[in-house]
Amino acid sequence: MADVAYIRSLLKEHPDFPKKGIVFLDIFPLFKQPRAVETLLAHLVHHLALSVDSQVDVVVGLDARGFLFGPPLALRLGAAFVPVRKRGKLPGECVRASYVKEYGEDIFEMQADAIQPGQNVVVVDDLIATGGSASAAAELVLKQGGTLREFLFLIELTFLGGTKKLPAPAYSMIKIDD
Ligand SMILES: O=P(O)(O)OC[C@H]1O[C@H](OP(=O)(O)OP(=O)(O)O)[C@H](O)[C@@H]1O
Ligand SMILES: Nc1ncnc2[nH]cnc12
Repeated sequence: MADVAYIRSLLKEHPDFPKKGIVFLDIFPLFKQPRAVETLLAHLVHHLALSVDSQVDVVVGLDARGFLFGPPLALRLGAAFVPVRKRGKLPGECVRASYVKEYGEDIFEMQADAIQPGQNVVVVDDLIATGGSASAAAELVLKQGGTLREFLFLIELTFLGGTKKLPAPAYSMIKIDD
């Protein structure tokens, strides 16, 4: 598809960042081109219209790059946006989950009243690698009684098998196979 090829052409690879052996895919070049951001948001909204048959109530975005896509996507869907943040950044009572990702480990938190039981939730992030981050976010949504409808990623590193760990269907606009 032309829009997928266009977005893919803007990604930049950085070998050995942030650690030796990791090939880091930088999404920030996309944001220099408003047309690229518009294209990917339209793509995700179109996909959701086909894949989720009910109103999305909440878009959950993961700290930090998921915050670039989550709020504009939520706005287009008429949904709430809820952040998952790395530990110690959110005030008030929080639920938390620890996780391991491609180049480290951390703890995710979500405010304890962020999601109401039964709400339809979509989780969005820029990239899925091992799936550790997205699985931890899922744990937080489920702890609050949310119904996980789908995970959305701009990029999936398929060779790391991250989507197999997830408790709901996943859609990735761009799949990187090696
Ligand atoms: O599938 P995984 O192996 O868990 O890796 C994917 C996660 O890693 C990156 O975030 P990072 O923690 O580097 O944070 P950032 O968005 O603050 O740069 C990326 O944005 C995903 O959230
Ligand atoms: N290879 C990678 N590039 C960019 N972000 C990442 N997050 C986890 N792995 C990544």
